[in-house]
Amino acid sequence: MATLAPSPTGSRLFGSLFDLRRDSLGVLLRGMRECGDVVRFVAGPPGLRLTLHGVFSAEGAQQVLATGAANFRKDSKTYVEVRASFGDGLFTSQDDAYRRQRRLVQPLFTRRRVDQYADAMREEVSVVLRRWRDRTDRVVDLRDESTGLTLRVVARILFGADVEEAVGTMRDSFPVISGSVARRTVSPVNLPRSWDRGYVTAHQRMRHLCDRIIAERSAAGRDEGDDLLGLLARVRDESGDRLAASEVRDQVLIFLLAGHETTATALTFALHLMAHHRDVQTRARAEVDRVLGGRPPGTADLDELTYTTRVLKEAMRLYPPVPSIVRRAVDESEIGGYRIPAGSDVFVSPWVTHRHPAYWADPERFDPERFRPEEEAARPRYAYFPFGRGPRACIGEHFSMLEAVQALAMVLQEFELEGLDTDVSLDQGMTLHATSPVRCRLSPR
Ligand code: HEM
Repeated sequence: MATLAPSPTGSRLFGSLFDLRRDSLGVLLRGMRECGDVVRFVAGPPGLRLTLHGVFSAEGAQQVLATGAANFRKDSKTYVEVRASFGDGLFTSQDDAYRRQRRLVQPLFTRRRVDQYADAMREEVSVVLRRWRDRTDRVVDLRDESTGLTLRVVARILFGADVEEAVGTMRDSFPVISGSVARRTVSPVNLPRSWDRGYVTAHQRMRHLCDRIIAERSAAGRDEGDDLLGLLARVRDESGDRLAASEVRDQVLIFLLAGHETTATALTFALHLMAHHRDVQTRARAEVDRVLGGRPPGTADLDELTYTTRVLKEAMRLYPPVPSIVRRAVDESEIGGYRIPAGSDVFVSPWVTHRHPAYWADPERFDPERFRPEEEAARPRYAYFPFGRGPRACIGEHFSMLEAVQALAMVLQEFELEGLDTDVSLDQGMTLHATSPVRCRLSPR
């Protein structure tokens, strides 16, 4: 019988509880350095202990996300919390309900379909750049700017015209809900959600917003709209099956959740890293100028903007927007020679695996060349998985790559960036995000 995985040193009584609260990202990396590829993190006093198994090798990630996916389900404490806040849409549902939703929603995320959103994405980037041009101080916080942009893009693509209120509500509500989900996930005991007034208000505002937009749409007979909400309301499969109104609402919530802070983090750090690595910035700009010759980017240019895409991929290696992906083991299993008891929460971690010395030389160094095709081919597939992998991989990958590469190209066309903040604090809420400003100075070209 295999043994249980080792645990990092922590408080004798509370395990890694306080470390996880204070510096969860640091704790994970220290866990791998101290204990290896499978680590048993325990948090909380005896009797109330929370146990989380971290799996950090590429083979382990593959087992949890793909080959053993039937045993590692979205029943973990994290997913219970996400489900309670964001409903049972594509991100959270399982089994028949999931298969049905994926079948219905997938056609709305084909490359051809998503490419139709490129114009709207570019228009929103143009609005941001116009505002940047008008600034007298020329200093912007990339974190705020990227979050505003990606929220406007996803809201516009979902709701068409009804964007302003959606953006305001989500900007206020999302951090409160996300923070609550993240705290409750690593807490051995939780008070009822209804006791948290801030959470309840934010949650009600977010759900009311979606319900109201959907209801107003159907009342006005505007279900025909070409935005994502209109498509979701109309979509049918061959047998005539369609999403119920509550399922449409849950997808909307999930797209708002999954589709904005993730892309915002990717964009923030790609710009931040280029702002601090002027050689990379110069090379990416030269590519943009060569490929686009001063015109706006389009979907056909994506495959030509190879270096710009590598910059984005490398930014997501160092700052993966989803730093950990959690599952619950149904049956006892073995990973990397260690026993994983039935019922354990198990997570794989782009944050850790993307820095694993077995796959990445000098892992903390920013180097887009790691994503040259020959380098990518030489690495195990599961050494890099910012969008997850396996049967539950991200449906929005092309959406966010299209949005982010276009945005990067348009920024580079107009501005030189100089990074002002070297020490950026990070937090792993529901997604990885900066908790301190990420400022840069802009010089028009
Ligand atoms: C840089 C941007 C993004 C990153 C890094 C990202 C990352 C991820 C990851 C890691 C997963 C897998 C979660 C798991 O296995 O538990 C996932 C799933 C998902 N993502 Fe994304 N995502 C991004 C953008 C988007 C966008 C723009 C949308 C939609 C507009 C989206 C919608 C979804 C959905 C619906 C799922 C669940 C898919 C399924 O289970 O079938 N994501 N994403």
